[in-house]
Amino acid sequence: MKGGRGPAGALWRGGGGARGRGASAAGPGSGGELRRVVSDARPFLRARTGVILRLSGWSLLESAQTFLSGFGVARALDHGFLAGRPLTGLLWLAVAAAAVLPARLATRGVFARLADLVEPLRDGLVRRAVSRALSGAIARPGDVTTRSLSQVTHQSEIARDGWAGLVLTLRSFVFTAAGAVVGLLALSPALLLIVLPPLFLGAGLFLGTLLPMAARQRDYLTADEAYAAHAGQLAASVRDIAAAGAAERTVAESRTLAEAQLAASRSLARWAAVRVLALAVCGRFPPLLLLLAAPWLLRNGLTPGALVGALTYLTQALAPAVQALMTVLATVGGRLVVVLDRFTDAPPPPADDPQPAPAGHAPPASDGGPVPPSRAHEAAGPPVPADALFPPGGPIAELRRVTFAYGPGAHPVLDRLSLTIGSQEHLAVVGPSGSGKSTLAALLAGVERPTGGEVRWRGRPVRSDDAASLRVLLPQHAYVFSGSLRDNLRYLRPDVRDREIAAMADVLGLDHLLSRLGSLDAELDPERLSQGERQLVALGRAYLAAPPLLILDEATSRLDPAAETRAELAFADRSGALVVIAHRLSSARRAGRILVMDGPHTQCGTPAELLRSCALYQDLAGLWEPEVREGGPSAGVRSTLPPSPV
Ligand SMILES: Nc1ncnc2c1ncn2[C@@H]1O[C@H](COP(=O)(O)OP(=O)(O)OP(=O)(O)O)[C@@H](O)[C@H]1O
Repeated sequence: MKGGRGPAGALWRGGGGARGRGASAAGPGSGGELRRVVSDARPFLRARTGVILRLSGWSLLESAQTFLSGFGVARALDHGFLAGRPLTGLLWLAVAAAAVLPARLATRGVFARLADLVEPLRDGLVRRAVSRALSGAIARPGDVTTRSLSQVTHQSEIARDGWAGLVLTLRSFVFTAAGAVVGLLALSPALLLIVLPPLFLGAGLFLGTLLPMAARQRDYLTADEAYAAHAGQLAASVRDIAAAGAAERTVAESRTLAEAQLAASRSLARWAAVRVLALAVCGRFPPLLLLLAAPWLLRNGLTPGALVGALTYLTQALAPAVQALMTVLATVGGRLVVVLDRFTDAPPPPADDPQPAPAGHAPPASDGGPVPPSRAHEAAGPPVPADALFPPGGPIAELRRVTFAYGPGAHPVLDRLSLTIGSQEHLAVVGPSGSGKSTLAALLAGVERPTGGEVRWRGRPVRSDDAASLRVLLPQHAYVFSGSLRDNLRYLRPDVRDREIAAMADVLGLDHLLSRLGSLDAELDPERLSQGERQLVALGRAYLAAPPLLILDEATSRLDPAAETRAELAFADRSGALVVIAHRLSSARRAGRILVMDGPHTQCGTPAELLRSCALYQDLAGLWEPEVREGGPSAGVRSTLPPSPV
């Protein structure tokens, strides 16, 4: 099974192999990670029983120290100071203090053994990361991710350190608790009746928080990653968002993501509060209860020395051990589980393995799901019928003495340009590179605001709210996302029927791509489409959306001349205005009117008028004509004519 996990324990041995997620591998936030990691750890630990026994042997010395710390104090009081024998008292205190020395020795022994338990884990993780990186490199050349590098270096170190910390603390807790319990038992079994209930209650409460906290931690990380990804896309796509008039929708999406993050962090905080309570019950309640029960205990035969000895166990040994354990489990433990689980994540699939659309690239739901900003310029939800918003008739768009410069001191790209585009007009815009064609397209689409003058849509000043329903601007670089061909085509109009898609494919020339892919359900891998095919998909999407104003900014530049002609004729035939930034004479000639741009100087007219009166158009036509006639490889190359005076 592609994308599976290694066999149980393979991670800890560093093996590969395959294992389905199975019942224990519940999704994120369900505690599945913890269960997976624990079940993977079992065979690793079983194989190291000898090491664990040796560790335990050394740790017994720590139990002895704990035992003597309380017992020595009790004896010092009862048999020494309170009995009028201070020397005996001092002797017992010296015994309790001397117990520290073998415990220090034990620490050295523990650290020496610890390596036998920790290094194999690290070696296994590194082996696994390297083998995954290599198999990933074979499946997807050039896609050996930084994640592999991070796993080999940083993450395996985190896992090793975390695992070492966990082993040390857990071991210390177990043997300290054992020493304290034996000590309490030796002083008076009644003490256990007071001490054990809150200990068990607190421990139970703490264990009860482990799975929900792991789930909340995962929720929080997921929400955080989603917001970070969203913010990153926004930063890179402000212009596209403005193009789509999607600012409000984008703000709403940001707010939703931020609220999800807030809810996740609140939920995490609530569980953290439960954990603090567990810690208090476990560590603070036993001494408190002991003091409250002291009169009753003393009346029933407990000696004062035993009471102080018991308090020593609780405050000097148990409470710090509980605190350390819970802190380590809450911090290092959580991180360890997350890191180990990342090592068991599915390796990157081979290139021919179709992927489900990632969340951010999912096709939109009809209720207006998240819009990847990179395609936000193409739309913002299904278009509302234009007539519902605007009175019919009249020009669809109008530039009134529009001036535009890219900065306060910059030379204006457009200088007091006036232009009216009829609601059924087909206008071509031509001009040398840098003459301002794309700038004009952006102004017409409401992506850029004029520095001077005004742009109007249907007789009203441009409002970003109207953008989604009025116009589609298709740039040269077509956006196609991972998902089915149908979802890609329906993006601007989710309610579109297959019948309409078939008709569109027929007129626009998308049928070849459709038959190559097999069906509308075929998954598109954007990287496996040619630039021309991507443009066809984007054109099909725009055709189905049928906006009242369609602006093609070299959106057919990667089609061959025949395909371009077919697409443009199909668009010209449909109802609505069409503005084409043309890069071929044939494309310009099809338009009813042509706007020739030469920086701030522009001239507008029919093709015939311009051939007579516009020197730049004559130049362009003269340059393009042989290319069209020859139909050679240069036929589709756009003009790079220097500007010439009109
Ligand atoms: N974001 C920008 N910031 C500053 N200057 C810009 C920006 N975009 C375009 N320009 C400048 O504005 C002028 C017009 O650019 P524009 O892209 O509109 O021309 P164009 O006719 O579409 O060119 P091409 O045919 O090469 O796409 C150019 O001089 C360009 O360098």
